[in-house]
Amino acid sequence: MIKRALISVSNKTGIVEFAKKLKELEVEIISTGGTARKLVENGIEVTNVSDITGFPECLDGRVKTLHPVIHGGILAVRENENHMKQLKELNIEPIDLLVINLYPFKETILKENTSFEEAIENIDIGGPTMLRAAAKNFKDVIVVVDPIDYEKVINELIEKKEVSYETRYRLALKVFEYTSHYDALISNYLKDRLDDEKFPEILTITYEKVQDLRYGENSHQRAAFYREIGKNTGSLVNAKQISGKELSFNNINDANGALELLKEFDEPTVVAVKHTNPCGVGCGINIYDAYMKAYECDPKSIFGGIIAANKAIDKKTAEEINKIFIEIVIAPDFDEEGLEILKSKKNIRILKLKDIEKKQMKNRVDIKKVSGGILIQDIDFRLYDDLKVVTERVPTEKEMEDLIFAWKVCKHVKSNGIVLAKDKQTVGIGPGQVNRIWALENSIKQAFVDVKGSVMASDAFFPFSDCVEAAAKAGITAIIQPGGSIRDRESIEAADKYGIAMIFTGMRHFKH
Ligand SMILES: NC(=O)c1ncn([C@@H]2O[C@H](COP(=O)(O)O)[C@@H](O)[C@H]2O)c1NC=O
Repeated sequence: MIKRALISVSNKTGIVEFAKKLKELEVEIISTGGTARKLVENGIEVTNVSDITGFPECLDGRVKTLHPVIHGGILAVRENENHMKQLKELNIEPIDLLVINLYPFKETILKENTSFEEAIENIDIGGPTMLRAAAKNFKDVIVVVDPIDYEKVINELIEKKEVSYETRYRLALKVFEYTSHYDALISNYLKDRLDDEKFPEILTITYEKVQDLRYGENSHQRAAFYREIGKNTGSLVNAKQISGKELSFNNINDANGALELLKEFDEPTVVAVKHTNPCGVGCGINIYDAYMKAYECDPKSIFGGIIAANKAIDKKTAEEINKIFIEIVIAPDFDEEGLEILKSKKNIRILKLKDIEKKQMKNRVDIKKVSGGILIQDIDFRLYDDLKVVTERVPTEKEMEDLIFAWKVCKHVKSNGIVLAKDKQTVGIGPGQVNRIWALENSIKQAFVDVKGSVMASDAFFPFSDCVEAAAKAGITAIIQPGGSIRDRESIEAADKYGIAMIFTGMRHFKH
């Protein structure tokens, strides 16, 4: 049975009840300033840590438990006769249970207007030092870092008079997860204040679990969803689910794709996504108009897809959406009747995301997992370098509007990607082909809306003039593409031959 416990907690949830139970088991409790006061106020007898160290807590709490009497009591290996002999000689009593949680660094940096000094002061030093010591010596010391574990520990102590090896092991593991998470938050906070530290020699990233998922991309793959630490403005992790089944792995991935594209637009816009590719996008005078444009682009593929809207969904739009099977609808709001209509279908997942239009924070990066490592890059924030007309004919104002619209959509289509658009509606989308001409042919062949008179965006330059030739044949009147091929001249000449207006953006948008 354990004899002595040291309790020093910032989050005091459940600590009084836990300490009371320890007292019933005749455990002596040592504690630090604020924790000791809380326990004493609740009638629990404690020994102040300064009475053990013979040293006052000092430097505004920067030094409280950092003392050999404490660390010796935690780190001594009980089976090691020499260690135990030294404890006796040095008049150090073993500590058998350590209950610590740390200064609230995360909560501090997430608060509005936290000063740098305040953040630094909330870096816990004594806590992690003790936690790590106890976790290293987990065979002899039980270490509890998470209030969730109080119940399990006390139950084992009551039932078995001991805490099992397995529980000690898991508690120790949790400590190292917590302390490394804590340190990663600190290093990321410091790194974010510098502009040149985005790709450091050692990359420490840390996430917190949002939820376990039923399965991954396929039903035989296990999966979970983790969130970044931060405000995550405009991100799916902040969306409130109003109705429908739990989100799946693919739902989250696809919805994320829909949101990223939606953020390119300010006017009423609806994006329909299937398997992370847009299958219909529309900008309209209102959200109904925008939805109809997105829907009519491809009434086939939208089935079972995801719809993201940047303005509230009204009754009329909800009625249209309900005519087909949709997995998810995400919007900043829903009017009362619109919501009731959507909710009448049990399976549809309805998500409300207040700050849906807000783009990600400047410092964030894009990460891709590859076997044996990760690739990390800036997020593709920008749209184009400059717009340069390269043909004899200059695009009309309307063509220009549609070219920019198509370009924005194309940025979010898997490469090789082609987008055809007319009247701020996608007319045909050709995603993810292994060559550019197939992407164009697919976008033309599968179009439900008349391609004639539409404009075309290509995510990367044309290696040959074949795409311009095919575009002319289909009645496409203007093209937007990055330019930069050694055969640009051929494409420009072909465009001039057919009276097509073409602009170069100087920036490509591969998406793999
Ligand atoms: N400096 C130390 O020696 C020290 N020892 C323990 N702490 C922390 O002090 C906090 C508890 O303080 P209090 O009991 O005064 O409310 C805990 O989060 C604990 O992790 C310390 N504080 C920070 O470093």
